[in-house]
Amino acid sequence: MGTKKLSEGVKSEGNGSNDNVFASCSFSSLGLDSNLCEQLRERLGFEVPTQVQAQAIPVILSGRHALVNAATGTGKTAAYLAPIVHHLQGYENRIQRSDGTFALVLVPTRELCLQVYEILQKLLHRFHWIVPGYIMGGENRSKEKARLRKGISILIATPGRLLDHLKNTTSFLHSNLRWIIFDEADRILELGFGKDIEEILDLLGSRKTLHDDQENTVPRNSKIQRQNLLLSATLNEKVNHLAKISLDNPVMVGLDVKKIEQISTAVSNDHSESDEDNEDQYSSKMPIVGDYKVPIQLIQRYMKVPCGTRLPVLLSIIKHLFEREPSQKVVVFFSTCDAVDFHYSLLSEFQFSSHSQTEGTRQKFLGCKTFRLHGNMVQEDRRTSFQTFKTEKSALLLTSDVSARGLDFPKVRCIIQYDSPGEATEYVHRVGRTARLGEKGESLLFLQPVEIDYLQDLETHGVALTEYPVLKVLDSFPLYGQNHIKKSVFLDSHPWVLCLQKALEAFIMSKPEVDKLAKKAFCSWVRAYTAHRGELKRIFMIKKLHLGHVAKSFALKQQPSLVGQSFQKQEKKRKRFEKKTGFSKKRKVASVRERRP
Ligand SMILES: Nc1ncnc2c1ncn2[C@@H]1O[C@H](COP(=O)(O)OP(=O)(O)OP(=O)(O)O)[C@@H](O)[C@H]1O
Repeated sequence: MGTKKLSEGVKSEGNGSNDNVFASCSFSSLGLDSNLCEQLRERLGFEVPTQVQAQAIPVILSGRHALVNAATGTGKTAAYLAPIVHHLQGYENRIQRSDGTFALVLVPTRELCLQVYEILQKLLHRFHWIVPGYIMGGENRSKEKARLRKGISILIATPGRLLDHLKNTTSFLHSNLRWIIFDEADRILELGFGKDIEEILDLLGSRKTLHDDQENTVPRNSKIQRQNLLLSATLNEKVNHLAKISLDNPVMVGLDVKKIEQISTAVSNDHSESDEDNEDQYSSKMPIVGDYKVPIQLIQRYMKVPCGTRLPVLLSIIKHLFEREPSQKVVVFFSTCDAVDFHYSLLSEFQFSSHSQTEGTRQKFLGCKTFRLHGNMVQEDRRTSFQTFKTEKSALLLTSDVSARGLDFPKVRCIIQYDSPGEATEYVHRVGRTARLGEKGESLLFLQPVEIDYLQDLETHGVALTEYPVLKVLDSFPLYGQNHIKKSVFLDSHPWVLCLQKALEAFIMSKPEVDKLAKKAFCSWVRAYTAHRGELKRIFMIKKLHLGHVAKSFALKQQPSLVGQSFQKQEKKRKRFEKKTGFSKKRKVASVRERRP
């Protein structure tokens, strides 16, 4: 596979200030139609292109296949949508609905599907004959079938639902398909959709055989030249095989020379033609070292928190953030959907008085609006949370990794990773929900003392964190009416932490439904913790943890053995379910954290 680096005429990647996020050129100078440039300005408020747009748009306009790598929040979505709209609106014979689908955008989650669709709708405002549409899990299949029958010119889809329609919706016309875009390509593969993607490429006639030496990937039975694009802030070795089977002589945009060489070598050494166990084809045979691009203005910090004090520390930090700046948005990431549900219900109801138990009125510990978002919620609630949090000016979102990729929530100031993310890629995407497009932002990573080696793992990807002064924040809370409480150098003997933990445990005991959620969350948390893969297994070892302290972090007083029994039951049930449904190896790992991405 040949590669070419595009560097002419464009400045290097930004240093975080707005000056370096944006390029010193106009959209029209990149070759985009003037009406489209007006749409970008009027409907989206885009006056000038970002750096990645300035690099990628000319490449995509030229018809070349491309791999596009740029930091989170730098405008990759418009970088691929604008050239497609440019071409489609310019066809001499106006395209019609009956021509079917011309462009297909594959995304890993439903929320991202909706987000890309909304941007596309705005871009197409003046081009009413180009019809945007989406299909995704959780939606009504028959309605989708009807829309596909009528014709969708640019279709955004999640892989599972797309495959379903490709196999079962005969009226879905895609013989005119020209573009296939994999947005967050690495995540689609991580979620275990590798086989689905290959089947999709086969059904669309867009899969190259590994002997193919054609100049361009031309679909069988068609004269239309295909153009495929892979995009992510963390393009790594996982996309090698996908790049090999879907891209032809691609241009690498935004990848540094070292990575280009590594990816090219890895791809040309990839002789895995067999379909027998193609899950392995997406795993890291040749780890690609090199830095992930994190917005440079992002302040990244970690705090070392003993397991048994995690919950009061989390609540105190959130309280501190909203007291410091009442009008802001904060996102907290958890490893499982059950953990999101438990913390959501706890935070929504928990009342506290820092004065002695008899005096003082109890009030809600956190006054901010709180939302939750995860893959096991019913679709309608999912959609409402996503849309409402987007428009709120001040709010807290408790979420799983379903929000880690691509979601563009305006004005998020702080990302808290309460449960560590696992692979460095996920760290990068989670923190990427703040500090977007040159804006300021900070991130806080909770680590237990036994997990501290995770910092080294992040460092190998060029991600360096400094320590957060957590004790100083805890010392600032008034206790028993005194402004200055007796300080402690240890979190687990800090008076504020002890007092809050006691109140949390009493609260849980008084609320059977929250207690039930806490036990459930404990079980899934342990399961997720044991599901860490590869090198990370060495850092996140359940054996190193005291399960009594883990229980404490869910405000549970019960001995873990009591909770452990229901865990065993759930484990058996899960194994039976996986045996019956034939869940794949990779999906199994994803399913511990999320069932329906
Ligand atoms: N040229 C531009 N001018 C002003 N704002 C822009 C421009 N391009 C994109 N944006 C805005 O920047 C934000 C980030 O864009 P986008 O979501 O496409 O980033 P991304 O690179 O895809 O991020 P991620 O890697 O997290 O998916 C969005 O709010 C978008 O509206």
